[in-house]
Amino acid sequence: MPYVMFGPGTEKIDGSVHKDTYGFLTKLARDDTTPGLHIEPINGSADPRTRTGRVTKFWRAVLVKLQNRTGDQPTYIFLGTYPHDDAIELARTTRVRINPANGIAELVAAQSAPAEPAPVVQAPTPGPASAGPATLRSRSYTVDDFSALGFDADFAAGALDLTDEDAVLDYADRAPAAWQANALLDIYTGASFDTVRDTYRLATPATVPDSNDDAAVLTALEHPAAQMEFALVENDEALRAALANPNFAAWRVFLHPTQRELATKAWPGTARLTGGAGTGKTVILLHRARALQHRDPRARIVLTTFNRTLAEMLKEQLQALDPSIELASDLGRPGIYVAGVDALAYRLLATASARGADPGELTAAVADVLGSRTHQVLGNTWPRAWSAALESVAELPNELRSTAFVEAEYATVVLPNLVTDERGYLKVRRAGRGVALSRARRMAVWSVIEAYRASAAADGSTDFEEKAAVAARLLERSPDARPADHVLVDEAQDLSPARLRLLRALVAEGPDDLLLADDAHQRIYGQRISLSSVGINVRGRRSRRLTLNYRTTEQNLRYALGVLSGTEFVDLDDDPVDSAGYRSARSGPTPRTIPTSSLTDLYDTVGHVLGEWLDAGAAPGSIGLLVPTRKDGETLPRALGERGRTITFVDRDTTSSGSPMVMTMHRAKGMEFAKVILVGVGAANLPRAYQIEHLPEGDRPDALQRERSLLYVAATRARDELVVVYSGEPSELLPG
Ligand SMILES: Nc1ncnc2c1ncn2[C@@H]1O[C@H](COP(=O)(O)OP(=O)(O)OP(=O)(O)O)[C@@H](O)[C@H]1O
Repeated sequence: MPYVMFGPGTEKIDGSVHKDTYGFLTKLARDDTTPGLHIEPINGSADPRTRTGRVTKFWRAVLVKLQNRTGDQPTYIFLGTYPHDDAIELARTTRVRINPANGIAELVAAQSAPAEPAPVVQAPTPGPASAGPATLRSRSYTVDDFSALGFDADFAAGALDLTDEDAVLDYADRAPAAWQANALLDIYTGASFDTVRDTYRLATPATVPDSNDDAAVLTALEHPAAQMEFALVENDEALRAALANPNFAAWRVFLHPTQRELATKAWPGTARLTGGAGTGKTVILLHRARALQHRDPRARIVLTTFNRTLAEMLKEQLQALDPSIELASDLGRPGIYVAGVDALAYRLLATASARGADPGELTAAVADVLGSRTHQVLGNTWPRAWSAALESVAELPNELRSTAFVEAEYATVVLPNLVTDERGYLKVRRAGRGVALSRARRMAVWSVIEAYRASAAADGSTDFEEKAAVAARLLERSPDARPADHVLVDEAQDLSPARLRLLRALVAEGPDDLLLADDAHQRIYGQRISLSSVGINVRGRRSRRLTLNYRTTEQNLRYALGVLSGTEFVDLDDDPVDSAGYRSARSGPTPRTIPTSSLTDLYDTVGHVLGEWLDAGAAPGSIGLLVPTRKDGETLPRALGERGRTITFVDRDTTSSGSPMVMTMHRAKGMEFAKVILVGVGAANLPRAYQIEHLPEGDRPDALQRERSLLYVAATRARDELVVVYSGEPSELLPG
């Protein structure tokens, strides 16, 4: 059977012809001699290997036919579906060649039969030095420098005098090959030629490549830089998935060489991916899960994240990425097991508690973590338990009388250090906690914890922190029972010490054991912690930082980074986090900030922006309205309903219904929308005063930083357009 490869043009196929294109390609992949396909060469074409094929009466597919060295089955590179005449013109003028400077397969446009490379257009000589914007020419780059890397000389010449990043972004759209667009942007934003050479594997081939040799072209198509725009479609399911969603097709098949490397690389031990919002961390984890399964179909792979909603999204994306992926039937079975961290803990405890299981190990693990009590741990501690415990201890000073404070103390000090009695708590190191505690205060805090534990023990219940801690202990005590060979973790910045310890314990230390993806700027839950304190050691060069944002436009990205400016962030390795170097490969409108005079005015404005977008043809389900609190989210559908706009409030138990979605900024974590309105970002609403004011003084700066991160998370959900609406004074967190 012939092979089908997607090339540039695939992602631009007109929606009306998706179905027919799918039908055409399916038939082609089975048998290219099927009657009705009309695979035909073009008279006088620049490359004798181009073909057109009949999709419908009006539409034609453009293809390049390459003969494999072994066997007689050809590979067809599919370059998109076009109206008849456009297709003929494209097939007539397109040529596939191997770039002599770097061995990458690429498409070149030619006006006539096999043309020589385009002549080098010498750019004008620079004028007198001025203090103007830094162009590539003013930084002493020449066309020859770029040509030596394999850049098209005309393209490079046109880039030398561009004066800002926006202009480079727009210009990069015209690049003759995807790697050239990306590499140009890298160089403009400061990457050295050596870095670019490394990133895109630009090495001069040992011998002059022969572009007429089909087998050589097929090899050159496997170059990681060529794979940014050419990808072999492995089966019918993959074909269907790729064509079903043009956005999806873009990343499904075309990984950046750095992403490809990180998805397939063998790591000698625990590794970390860090990077700002939208830098493709999740995409790498998904591809890595798949690559690990390809490497060993019997491997037990756990793909996990902060909560159930995000885990469901991961599962859907994984199945869309490759419908042939084997999901594991249970934790500890071969295949990919996708679940939130708390679900993993519950699963382990439920198995250990099941009738017939030896309760000895569980009893011991519970005792290690919670002191001696019943090993009944599956029930959930009631939500008001901390408040009740606080009320029961009269000697606690008022400033410590906060559920958030004792919960944090419990999660970051007591549970990870396996403190089970007052003596232990009086001695334990409270590294990283904002509030210092005297001995008397420690004793009072311990009384609260004791009261909390006593009531839960009587109920046979635990909270989620405790479940994670007990499950981790269970595995630490029985290393042979570890249920995974590889663990991949998304949103790691939001995981508490107990949860990270559990993830560490799921898999034995060794090659490819644990890969964590995190972004310190997006920590919106929990406290700052360090990985080494929970036994996770990421050594040497096993931490990689991603800086290219695939989601948001450059304009939205700059706006979101403005939210972070002026504050210092520290990551899971206790290192300062830098937001410099983040960039986007897309350009779009500048975010709009709209002040309003009252709540009524605010609702009118939101309704108006929504109407503007919908009237311009935006898909309703691609619009997100993000609000600071659940109450705001519940109110908004009614307020907009009165203005003739239907929107749906989405929370844990409800999903979207095709209309614009309103949700809390917390709920929007990990999601993305084409257009986003941040609704109600006034001084009275964000930072949320109630999240900060009741905390002891020492814990407030961290809480304020989480509010800042929340706004950053929300602003980075927008792919194309971002609008911020508030009434009264603007939030202090908004960029100035
Ligand atoms: N190589 C690529 N080409 C095109 N799009 C890509 C590529 N890699 C990722 N994307 C897209 O960029 C968007 C962001 O990717 P992803 O969700 O993996 O980022 P992230 O770093 O996990 O983001 P966040 O931290 O905000 O959750 C997604 O829409 C994804 O499909």
